[in-house]
Amino acid sequence: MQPAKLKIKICGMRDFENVQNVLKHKPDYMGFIFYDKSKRYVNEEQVENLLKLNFGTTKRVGVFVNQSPEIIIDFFQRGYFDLVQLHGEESPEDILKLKYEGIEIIKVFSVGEDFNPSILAAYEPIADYFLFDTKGAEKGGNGYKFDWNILHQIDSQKPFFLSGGLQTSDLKVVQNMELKNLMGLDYNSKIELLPGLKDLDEVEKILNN
Ligand SMILES: O=C(O)c1ccccc1NCC(=O)[C@H](O)[C@H](O)COP(=O)(O)O
Repeated sequence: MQPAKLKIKICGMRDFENVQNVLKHKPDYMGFIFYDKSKRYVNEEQVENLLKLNFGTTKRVGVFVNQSPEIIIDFFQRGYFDLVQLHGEESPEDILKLKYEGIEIIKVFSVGEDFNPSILAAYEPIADYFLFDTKGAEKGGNGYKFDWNILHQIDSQKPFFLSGGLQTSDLKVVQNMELKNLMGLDYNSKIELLPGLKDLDEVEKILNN
């Protein structure tokens, strides 16, 4: 059987023209960071402006870090994104509040030396997808990889995104690893010219593969 095509997420976007140009390559997902301590923070004015664009088949992911469910729901109802990525220590209870509003959830786990896969069990019934990122000094966008072999040991049925320092050239390596339930790859700082500004040559290489 032919393996399913990996979904591609381009994260940390905010510049109107850059978003327009990346959209020409039709990524499956585009991430916007609603976390004001990030170098890639997208403010409300920028988000409102981006509403003018036609995203076509590209789903907009709102990335939040320990934000209150009420604020996330308010932004969702304003049409700021299609699904949410929770990149902090959000509790299953808070995530359920978002599910009740019909919001699709990507729950992130930051993987370091101390990663304990038993944390996944509480989120398995409520998240739609998992995303495994590298644990580092920043909440996200650290720009380096974790040891992907740990993913072979995970006992979860959840489709997941792989993230953390991904470069264009990593696609083949990842495919050869045959990671069960891997649904997509998330690219960010390694394909940037500046924080929040993606290199269109790199985007083209990723999405034309
Ligand atoms: O990118 C950020 O600045 C960021 C800050 C705080 C929370 C999440 C953030 N990014 C979310 C992502 O999904 C990134 O793509 C992911 O962390 C991987 O980034 P990178 O290591 O730069 O490839």
